[in-house]
Amino acid sequence: MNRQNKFNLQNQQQQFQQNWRYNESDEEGMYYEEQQNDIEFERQSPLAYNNYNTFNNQQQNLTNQFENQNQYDEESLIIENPLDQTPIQVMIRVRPQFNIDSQSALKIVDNNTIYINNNENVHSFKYSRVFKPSDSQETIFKYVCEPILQHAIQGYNASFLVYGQTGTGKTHTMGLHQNNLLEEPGMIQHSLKFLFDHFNNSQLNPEDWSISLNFMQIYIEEIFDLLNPNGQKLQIREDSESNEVYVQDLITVPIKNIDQAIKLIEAGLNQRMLGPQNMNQYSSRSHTILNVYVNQRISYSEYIVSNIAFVDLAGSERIKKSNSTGIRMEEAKKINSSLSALSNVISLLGNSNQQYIPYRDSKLTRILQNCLNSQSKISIIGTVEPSEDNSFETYSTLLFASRCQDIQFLPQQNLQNIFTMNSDPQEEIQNLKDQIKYYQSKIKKMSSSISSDGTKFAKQIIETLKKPFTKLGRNLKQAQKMNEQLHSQMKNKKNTSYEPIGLYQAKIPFEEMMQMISDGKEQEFLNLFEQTFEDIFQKYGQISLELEKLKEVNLANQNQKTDDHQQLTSSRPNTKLATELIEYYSGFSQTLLKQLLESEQIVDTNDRDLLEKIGEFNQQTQLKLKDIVKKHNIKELIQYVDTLNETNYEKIAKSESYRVKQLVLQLKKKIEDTAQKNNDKSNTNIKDFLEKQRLINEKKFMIKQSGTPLNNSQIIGDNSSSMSLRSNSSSNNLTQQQQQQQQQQNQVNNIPKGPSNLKQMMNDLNQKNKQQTSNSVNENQENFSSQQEGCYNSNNINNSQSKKQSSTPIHIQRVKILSEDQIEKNPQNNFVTNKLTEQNTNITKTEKQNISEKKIVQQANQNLNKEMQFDRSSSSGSNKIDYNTNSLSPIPQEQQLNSQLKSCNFYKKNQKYSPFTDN
Ligand SMILES: Nc1ncnc2c1ncn2[C@@H]1O[C@H](COP(=O)(O)OP(=O)(O)OP(=O)(O)O)[C@@H](O)[C@H]1O
Repeated sequence: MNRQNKFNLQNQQQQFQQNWRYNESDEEGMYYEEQQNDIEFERQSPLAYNNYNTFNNQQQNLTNQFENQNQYDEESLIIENPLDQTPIQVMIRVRPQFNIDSQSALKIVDNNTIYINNNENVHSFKYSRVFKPSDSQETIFKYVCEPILQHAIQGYNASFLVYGQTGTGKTHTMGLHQNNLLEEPGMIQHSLKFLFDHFNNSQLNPEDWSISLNFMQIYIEEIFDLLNPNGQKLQIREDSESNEVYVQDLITVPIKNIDQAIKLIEAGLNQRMLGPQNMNQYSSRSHTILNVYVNQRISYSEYIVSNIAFVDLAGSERIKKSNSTGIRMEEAKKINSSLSALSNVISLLGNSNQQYIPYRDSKLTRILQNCLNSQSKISIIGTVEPSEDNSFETYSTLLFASRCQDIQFLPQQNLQNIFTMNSDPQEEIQNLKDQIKYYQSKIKKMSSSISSDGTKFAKQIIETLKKPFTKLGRNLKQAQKMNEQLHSQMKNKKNTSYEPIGLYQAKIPFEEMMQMISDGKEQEFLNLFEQTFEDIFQKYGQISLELEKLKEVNLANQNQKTDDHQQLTSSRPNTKLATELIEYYSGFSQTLLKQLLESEQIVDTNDRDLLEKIGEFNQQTQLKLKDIVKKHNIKELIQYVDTLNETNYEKIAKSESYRVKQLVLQLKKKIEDTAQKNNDKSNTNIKDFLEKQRLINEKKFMIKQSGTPLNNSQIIGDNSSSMSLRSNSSSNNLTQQQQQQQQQQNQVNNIPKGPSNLKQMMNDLNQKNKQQTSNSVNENQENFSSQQEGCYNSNNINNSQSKKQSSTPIHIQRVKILSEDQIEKNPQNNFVTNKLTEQNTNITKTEKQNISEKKIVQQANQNLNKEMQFDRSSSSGSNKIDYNTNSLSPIPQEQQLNSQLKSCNFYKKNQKYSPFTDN
């Protein structure tokens, strides 16, 4: 194909892309509206099409060659150009062709370029990467996920999206094939493993990092929690202060290891909506989103949280192609319009003039808003299959991907501060004490890790140094041979009248030196070597002088022809001998010197990163080491490393922790000062404090009664209060009479003492108004009693936190993570707990579903019977949940759902929390 044709081809493709757009109003969903002119233009270029066949043959050979040449060992794969340089990576993955009767419409030209013959023209597309059918799941992970996860660990949000026609390998790429989660690990499994490996091997204390996940699907624009089998449709909310988007009541579960994650995902997949699509037997007709949250505490008051979203999008095929009618048609329309919204959002992200990004156009884009913005790393894989039967769909996937990749922005780190200053001295003291505890544990950990790292480092240096020593040993052997020859030569010439200061007698203790090397006594070797070396140099200097003298004498002889000419001439052989000796020793010493320099160079280059590592601990050490290395003073280096090995690391650890200790001292001082101040003003302060508490409690109680949702400042009260509360309107319908009584009760108590006091009041009220208040009061009571038992619902989490820690953590992120303790201490029969502790993973899907649903039903019934004490006669006997009902269909009794939710041991996204203060 000549250059002009290629050029035409590219031009056509560009024009086609520019004119391509999706017509949302069309009944068939997504299709491509080509402008008449462009169709004409493409048709008028038959040359390009004709040339394709010739080109095809030529390229076939090249491609085969390319495929053969590009066999590589994945283990030793070096990624020269990792895909983490730009915020959005758009890639194509071509799955193997299953239909052998069909021609291939695709040609992978190189790692970035793919051609498609869409039955009309041949189009060329370029992407960050084109993955071949032979590329493994590991390769995908290594190229796509690993670099982005490295960023996510540093606090960036990230999203991985797979887009494509049904059956092209989206689910396979993600690793979400039901019952095959372990056999066919994809991006999700590899990524989770990577994250756990990273943190388990990191310097962070286990309590300073956590990984949690939630799992949901969007089906016909409705959101379902895949980790909660009650089939409730969830709503998207936005935090008025932080503008953060979250799914209300979506369950986020902390996971300890990859096994737990797999169990949860497997359980979630069993809940997923699958449709018997023509294109694929288990076609996913919904978008599936797995959010992984990584929390890391980086100082006492700061942490970073990254949200990594794995999105398996629903199939993008045309409705006509999938022969959909009725509900399937409805599904397909919604899928297509949400995919269109996704494409719009992504393509607008890079437009710096674009103020408004239409996230609200679909639930998908709205949910992904946190990870699909200019602050995040985005990775999109378009999956395609080669056969020409699907060339239209493949072409549309390639266009979609192409449209997504033209954006540029820089992601930002999610650094958040969880604490604000407390105005109350008591709380301030508690806060400072907690800080001290935190830093003390850091010091302890730091000391031990630094000294062990120091030892490791010293060992590594010694190992590195051993290499040139071994070479030195070999050289010494050669030198020894030469020396022996020299000695015998010298012996033969002993009868000469002139002996240049008995140089040949210089003894080099080769045997001894080599022994030292093989015994690993580098230090002793160096001492001995230096001595010998000095000796040789000394002698070398003397010989040089002798030689000069002899030369002078010879010259004089030649010139003067004096009487003693004879005598001097007899010394000529000695001149020769001396020259030989000088050459030999200078050569020998130069060889040794070279070796020595080489060994230092090795230290300088190979261990630069080790030096850097040390530098992290202590800059002084680093400078000193670099200085020594620069001076090529191997002896000093070894000595220094030796001292580092033994005592210096302790010192470094101490000096590093000194800074922290100073901080602790300052904090202690601050505590004393604050305590002093507090003493001085104790009367007024305590009164103020209690009064504040009373007002806050009263306010909260009023809010509970009115059922009005609270904004953040209302929830937090003022910062002096550790109480935070979100009202639940369904559980707060006290009568006016009760409100009055409550207020009276408050006035009597005057100084409420927090939750237990409130609980008491509620009990009193409950007793007095038993007749009138039945369900609602009981529900309030249940809130308080469940709080005592350690159950966590939207109201009691914050109360229980406040009991444990009196400082006021204020957190803007809405992902709520439960500590392991909280899960273990409260083995409620809920879905997630069951899944996490499930022993037998081999039981079938239906058995699993039945078991988990049965348990939930039993628990819900128990809750209803024992805790809520429902008045069965008034609730017309419909409180029992029939576990035979479809788990995705809504359960009629809202109270039953509430009861189930309340018995769950995990946090939900609609709550305020601090991930590190719950124990
Ligand atoms: N790269 C690949 N290598 C081998 N087999 C693959 C590859 N990609 C997909 N497959 C196989 O092709 C079939 C269809 O793939 P998959 O279910 O992942 O498609 P999908 O795009 O997720 O479809 P849907 O939209 O219907 O969920 C599966 O049997 C899968 O194992």
